[in-house]
Amino acid sequence: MSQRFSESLKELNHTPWQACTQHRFINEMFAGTLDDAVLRRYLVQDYQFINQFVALLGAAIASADQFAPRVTLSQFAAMITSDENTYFIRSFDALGVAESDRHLPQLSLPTVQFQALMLEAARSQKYANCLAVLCVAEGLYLDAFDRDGAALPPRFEHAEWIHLHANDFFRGFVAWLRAELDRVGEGLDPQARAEAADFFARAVALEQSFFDHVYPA
Ligand SMILES: Cc1ncc(CO)c(N)n1
Repeated sequence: MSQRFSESLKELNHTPWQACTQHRFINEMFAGTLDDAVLRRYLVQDYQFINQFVALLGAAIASADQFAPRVTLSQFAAMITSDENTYFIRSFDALGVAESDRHLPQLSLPTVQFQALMLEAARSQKYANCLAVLCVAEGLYLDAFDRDGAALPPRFEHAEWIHLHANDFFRGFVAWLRAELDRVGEGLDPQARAEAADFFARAVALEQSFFDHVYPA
Protein backbone atom coordinates (compact mmCIF):
# COMPACT_ATOMS: atom_id res chain seq x y z
CA MET A 1 0.00 0.00 0.00
CA SER A 2 2.89 2.35 0.66
CA GLN A 3 4.13 2.11 -2.92
CA ARG A 4 3.52 5.16 -5.06
CA PHE A 5 0.73 4.78 -7.63
CA SER A 6 2.94 6.10 -10.44
CA GLU A 7 5.73 3.64 -9.50
CA SER A 8 3.39 0.66 -9.28
CA LEU A 9 2.03 1.42 -12.76
CA LYS A 10 5.52 1.61 -14.17
CA GLU A 11 6.40 -1.73 -12.57
CA LEU A 12 3.24 -3.39 -13.86
CA ASN A 13 4.29 -2.34 -17.36
CA HIS A 14 7.98 -3.01 -16.88
CA THR A 15 8.56 -5.16 -19.98
CA PRO A 16 7.16 -2.81 -22.66
CA TRP A 17 8.50 0.21 -20.71
CA GLN A 18 12.02 -1.18 -20.89
CA ALA A 19 11.60 -2.21 -24.53
CA CYS A 20 11.01 1.50 -25.23
CA THR A 21 13.78 2.99 -23.10
CA GLN A 22 16.30 0.57 -24.61
CA HIS A 23 14.85 0.74 -28.11
CA ARG A 24 17.16 0.74 -31.07
CA PHE A 25 15.64 4.10 -32.10
CA ILE A 26 17.02 5.72 -28.92
CA ASN A 27 20.38 3.97 -29.19
CA GLU A 28 20.82 5.00 -32.82
CA MET A 29 19.79 8.57 -32.05
CA PHE A 30 22.44 8.81 -29.30
CA ALA A 31 25.01 7.28 -31.64
CA GLY A 32 24.02 9.69 -34.40
CA THR A 33 23.58 6.74 -36.74
CA LEU A 34 19.79 6.89 -37.11
CA ASP A 35 18.67 6.45 -40.71
CA ASP A 36 17.18 9.71 -42.06
CA ALA A 37 14.23 7.80 -43.55
CA VAL A 38 13.47 6.36 -40.12
CA LEU A 39 13.74 9.77 -38.44
CA ARG A 40 11.56 11.34 -41.15
CA ARG A 41 8.81 8.74 -40.64
CA TYR A 42 9.06 9.18 -36.88
CA LEU A 43 8.88 12.98 -36.93
CA VAL A 44 6.08 13.15 -39.49
CA GLN A 45 3.93 10.79 -37.41
CA ASP A 46 5.02 12.31 -34.11
CA TYR A 47 3.93 15.79 -35.21
CA GLN A 48 0.43 14.36 -35.53
CA PHE A 49 0.82 12.72 -32.12
CA ILE A 50 1.83 16.11 -30.66
CA ASN A 51 -1.23 17.75 -32.19
CA GLN A 52 -3.54 15.52 -30.13
CA PHE A 53 -1.14 15.60 -27.18
CA VAL A 54 -1.57 19.37 -26.84
CA ALA A 55 -5.34 18.80 -26.88
CA LEU A 56 -4.87 16.26 -24.07
CA LEU A 57 -2.91 18.85 -22.09
CA GLY A 58 -5.87 21.16 -22.61
CA ALA A 59 -8.20 18.50 -21.24
CA ALA A 60 -5.90 17.98 -18.23
CA ILE A 61 -5.92 21.75 -17.63
CA ALA A 62 -9.72 21.75 -17.84
CA SER A 63 -10.24 18.73 -15.57
CA ALA A 64 -7.60 19.60 -12.92
CA ASP A 65 -8.97 20.19 -9.44
CA GLN A 66 -6.88 23.26 -8.58
CA PHE A 67 -5.29 26.34 -10.07
CA ALA A 68 -1.67 25.34 -9.29
CA PRO A 69 -1.67 22.25 -11.54
CA ARG A 70 -3.33 24.29 -14.30
CA VAL A 71 -0.38 26.69 -14.16
CA THR A 72 2.21 23.88 -14.32
CA LEU A 73 0.43 22.15 -17.21
CA SER A 74 0.04 25.45 -19.07
CA GLN A 75 3.75 26.18 -18.73
CA PHE A 76 4.52 22.78 -20.20
CA ALA A 77 2.06 23.39 -23.05
CA ALA A 78 3.89 26.64 -23.72
CA MET A 79 7.19 24.78 -24.13
CA ILE A 80 5.70 22.16 -26.46
CA THR A 81 4.11 24.82 -28.65
CA SER A 82 7.28 26.94 -28.82
CA ASP A 83 10.69 25.20 -28.48
CA GLU A 84 9.40 21.77 -29.46
CA ASN A 85 7.24 23.03 -32.30
CA THR A 86 10.11 24.95 -33.88
CA TYR A 87 12.33 21.87 -33.50
CA PHE A 88 9.89 19.97 -35.71
CA ILE A 89 9.76 22.74 -38.31
CA ARG A 90 13.55 23.09 -38.48
CA SER A 91 13.94 19.30 -38.68
CA PHE A 92 11.34 19.07 -41.44
CA ASP A 93 13.32 21.72 -43.32
CA ALA A 94 16.62 19.86 -42.79
CA LEU A 95 15.12 16.52 -43.81
CA GLY A 96 13.26 17.91 -46.82
CA VAL A 97 9.79 16.97 -45.59
CA ALA A 98 7.06 18.09 -48.01
CA GLU A 99 4.42 20.58 -46.83
CA SER A 100 1.62 18.01 -47.09
CA ASP A 101 3.54 15.56 -44.88
CA ARG A 102 3.99 18.26 -42.24
CA HIS A 103 0.33 19.05 -41.92
CA LEU A 104 -1.75 16.28 -43.45
CA PRO A 105 0.29 13.08 -43.75
CA GLN A 106 -1.16 9.66 -44.15
CA LEU A 107 -1.51 8.49 -40.55
CA SER A 108 0.01 5.20 -39.48
CA LEU A 109 -1.97 2.75 -37.34
CA PRO A 110 -0.05 3.47 -34.09
CA THR A 111 -0.60 7.21 -34.61
CA VAL A 112 -4.34 6.73 -35.15
CA GLN A 113 -4.52 4.49 -32.09
CA PHE A 114 -2.53 6.90 -29.94
CA GLN A 115 -4.67 9.86 -31.04
CA ALA A 116 -7.79 7.84 -30.21
CA LEU A 117 -6.45 6.96 -26.75
CA MET A 118 -5.64 10.61 -25.99
CA LEU A 119 -9.07 11.70 -27.23
CA GLU A 120 -10.70 9.04 -25.06
CA ALA A 121 -8.81 10.25 -21.97
CA ALA A 122 -9.72 13.86 -22.81
CA ARG A 123 -13.40 13.04 -23.34
CA SER A 124 -13.58 11.13 -20.04
CA GLN A 125 -13.10 14.55 -18.40
CA LYS A 126 -11.27 12.73 -15.62
CA TYR A 127 -8.05 14.36 -14.52
CA ALA A 128 -6.55 11.01 -13.39
CA ASN A 129 -7.01 9.47 -16.84
CA CYS A 130 -5.41 12.47 -18.51
CA LEU A 131 -2.51 12.35 -16.01
CA ALA A 132 -2.00 8.62 -16.58
CA VAL A 133 -1.45 9.13 -20.32
CA LEU A 134 0.71 12.23 -19.76
CA CYS A 135 2.82 10.29 -17.23
CA VAL A 136 3.54 7.64 -19.82
CA ALA A 137 4.28 10.01 -22.69
CA GLU A 138 6.64 12.21 -20.69
CA GLY A 139 7.93 9.77 -18.08
CA LEU A 140 8.88 7.19 -20.65
CA TYR A 141 10.70 9.81 -22.75
CA LEU A 142 12.60 11.04 -19.69
CA ASP A 143 13.67 7.48 -18.84
CA ALA A 144 14.63 6.86 -22.47
CA PHE A 145 16.56 10.07 -23.20
CA ASP A 146 18.06 11.10 -19.86
CA ARG A 147 21.17 8.92 -20.02
CA ASP A 148 23.85 9.60 -17.44
CA GLY A 149 26.99 11.05 -18.94
CA ALA A 150 25.99 10.35 -22.52
CA ALA A 151 27.46 12.76 -25.08
CA LEU A 152 25.08 14.48 -27.49
CA PRO A 153 25.37 13.48 -31.16
CA PRO A 154 26.56 16.13 -33.64
CA ARG A 155 23.41 16.71 -35.71
CA PHE A 156 20.78 19.01 -34.23
CA GLU A 157 17.92 16.74 -35.35
CA HIS A 158 19.28 14.11 -32.95
CA ALA A 159 20.85 16.28 -30.24
CA GLU A 160 17.91 18.65 -29.76
CA TRP A 161 15.37 15.85 -29.57
CA ILE A 162 17.43 14.27 -26.80
CA HIS A 163 17.89 17.61 -25.04
CA LEU A 164 14.16 18.41 -25.21
CA HIS A 165 13.63 15.27 -23.09
CA ALA A 166 16.69 15.55 -20.84
CA ASN A 167 16.94 18.99 -19.25
CA ASP A 168 16.11 20.41 -15.84
CA PHE A 169 12.74 21.85 -16.85
CA PHE A 170 11.65 18.50 -18.29
CA ARG A 171 13.03 16.54 -15.29
CA GLY A 172 11.09 18.82 -12.98
CA PHE A 173 7.91 18.47 -14.99
CA VAL A 174 8.05 14.67 -15.03
CA ALA A 175 8.75 14.55 -11.27
CA TRP A 176 5.75 16.82 -10.79
CA LEU A 177 3.54 14.68 -13.11
CA ARG A 178 4.42 11.52 -11.15
CA ALA A 179 3.72 13.20 -7.80
CA GLU A 180 0.49 14.61 -9.21
CA LEU A 181 -0.68 11.17 -10.36
CA ASP A 182 0.15 9.85 -6.87
CA ARG A 183 -1.80 12.68 -5.23
CA VAL A 184 -4.86 12.32 -7.44
CA GLY A 185 -4.67 8.50 -7.33
CA GLU A 186 -4.98 8.59 -3.53
CA GLY A 187 -8.46 10.03 -3.75
CA LEU A 188 -9.82 7.56 -6.31
CA ASP A 189 -12.10 4.62 -5.66
CA PRO A 190 -10.80 1.22 -6.89
CA GLN A 191 -12.74 1.40 -10.14
CA ALA A 192 -11.42 4.84 -11.05
CA ARG A 193 -7.90 3.71 -10.17
CA ALA A 194 -8.29 0.69 -12.42
CA GLU A 195 -9.54 2.94 -15.21
CA ALA A 196 -6.49 5.22 -14.92
CA ALA A 197 -4.24 2.13 -14.75
CA ASP A 198 -5.78 0.84 -17.96
CA PHE A 199 -5.07 4.14 -19.76
CA PHE A 200 -1.49 3.91 -18.50
CA ALA A 201 -1.01 0.34 -19.77
CA ARG A 202 -2.52 1.06 -23.18
CA ALA A 203 -0.31 4.11 -23.57
CA VAL A 204 2.86 2.13 -22.78
CA ALA A 205 1.93 -0.53 -25.36
CA LEU A 206 1.35 2.20 -27.95
CA GLU A 207 4.71 3.83 -27.19
CA GLN A 208 6.36 0.53 -28.05
CA SER A 209 4.47 0.06 -31.31
CA PHE A 210 5.20 3.69 -32.20
CA PHE A 211 8.98 3.16 -31.89
CA ASP A 212 8.77 -0.21 -33.67
CA HIS A 213 6.72 0.98 -36.60
CA VAL A 214 9.14 3.60 -37.94
CA TYR A 215 11.47 0.76 -39.00
CA PRO A 216 10.85 -1.25 -42.14
CA ALA A 217 9.33 -4.64 -41.30
C1 LIG B 1 4.80 8.97 -29.32
C2 LIG B 1 5.37 9.96 -28.38
N1 LIG B 1 5.34 9.73 -27.08
C3 LIG B 1 5.83 10.64 -26.21
C4 LIG B 1 6.41 11.79 -26.67
C5 LIG B 1 6.98 12.79 -25.69
O1 LIG B 1 6.32 13.97 -25.75
C6 LIG B 1 6.44 12.00 -28.05
N2 LIG B 1 6.98 13.13 -28.58
N3 LIG B 1 5.92 11.07 -28.87
